[in-house]
Amino acid sequence: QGNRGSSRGGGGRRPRVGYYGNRCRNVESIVASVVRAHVRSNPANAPGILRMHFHDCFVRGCDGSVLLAGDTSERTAVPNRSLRGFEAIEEAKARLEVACPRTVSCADILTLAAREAVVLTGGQGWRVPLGRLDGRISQASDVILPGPFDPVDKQKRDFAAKTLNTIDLVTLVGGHTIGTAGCGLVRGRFFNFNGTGQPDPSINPRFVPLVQNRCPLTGDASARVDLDDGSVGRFDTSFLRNVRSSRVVLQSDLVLWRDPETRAIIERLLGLRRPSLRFGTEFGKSMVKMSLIDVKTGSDGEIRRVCSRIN
Ligand code: HEM
Ligand SMILES: [Ca+2]
Ligand SMILES: [Ca+2]
Repeated sequence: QGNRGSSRGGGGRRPRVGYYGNRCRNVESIVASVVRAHVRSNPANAPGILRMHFHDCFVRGCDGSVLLAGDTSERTAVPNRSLRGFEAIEEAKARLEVACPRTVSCADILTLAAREAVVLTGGQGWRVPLGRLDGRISQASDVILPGPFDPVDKQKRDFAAKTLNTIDLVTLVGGHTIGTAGCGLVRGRFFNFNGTGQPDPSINPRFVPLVQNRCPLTGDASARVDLDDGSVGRFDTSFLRNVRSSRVVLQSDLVLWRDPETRAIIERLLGLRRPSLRFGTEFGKSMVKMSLIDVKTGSDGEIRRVCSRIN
C-alpha cells in the first residue's frame, strides 16, 4: 500500500527525539499535564487516547487524520465512533498554540498523549521521536482497520502491511490491558456462537457467566465490558495472562493463543519461554515503530492551528 515510498513524502526529514528543541522546550510537559488532568477527570480517556493513536497511524499514517471533524471524516466511521479523548488533544493543542504558536503538530501531540496514557496507567515510558506533520485528508471510507473477528493470519497480514511484524502485533494488542469494549461486539459469542446456541467453546467456561452478566443479551448494547478482566485500569501483563487462560472478550484476542507463533510470543512476553521478552520494553519499541508509519514531513503536511480542522 505504498507505505515505503510515501514515508518521507515531500523530501522532509524523518522524526527524531528532541525535534522541537528550543522552538518548544515544554512540549512534552504541556501534553503530559493536560492528558493527566483529563485522565484524572475521566479514566476512560487513557485507553481512549491510546486506541485513537492506533486508529490514526493505520489510516493514512500517523498524521492526525483521525482528529479532523466533518460529515464524512474518519471520525464518523464505525470503529471510530467509540473513540474517546478528543478534548484532551484539543486542549493540549490550545495550550501549545499559546506556548509555541504554529510549531507543534496535532499528530505529534497525539503520539505524546498515547505514551502519557500508558505511563499514567502504570506502564513504562519511552522516548518519542517528533516532527510529524498533520495531513489534510480524512475520509470515513479510508477507515479499514483490523476487526474483532479477524483470524490471526489476517491480523498478521494487516500489521505486516504497516511494517509491523508478529512480535509488534502481539505486543501492541497487549495494549488491551487497559480499556473496554462495547457489549454489542462481544456478547454474541458468549450466548450463541455461530448459531450453536452455546458460547464459543474456546472461551474459558468459568469466564463465560461473568461476561453474560455484564452483557446480557437483552441489555444495552452500548454497555461496556473490560478487555482485561481484573486489571482494566493498569498497564501490565495481566491481559496477556488472561489471553493465556482464554479469559478475554474479543475473539481477535482469544485466537492469539491458538496460533503457535503468536502463542510463543505471548509465552516469551510472560517470561515462560526463552528468549524472553519484557512487555514494558517491547511495548515502547513497537509503539515507536507504529508511530512512524507513513509520517508526513514535507510539503504533504502542515501544522494545524486547531486539531479538528485543516488550516
Ligand atoms: C488486531 C488488532 C486490533 C483489533 C482487532 C482491535 C480491536 C478492538 C476492539 C473491537 C475494541 C473495542 C472497541 C469498542 O467496542 O469501543 C478495542 C479497544 C481498544 N483497543 Fe484495540 N484492537 C487492535 C489493536 C490495538 C492496538 C494496536 C492498540 C494500541 C496499541 C489497541 C488499543 C485499544 C484500547 C486501549 C482499547 C480500549 C478503548 C477504550 O476503552 O475506549 N488496540 N480494540
Ligand atoms: Ca492518520
Ligand atoms: Ca491491565
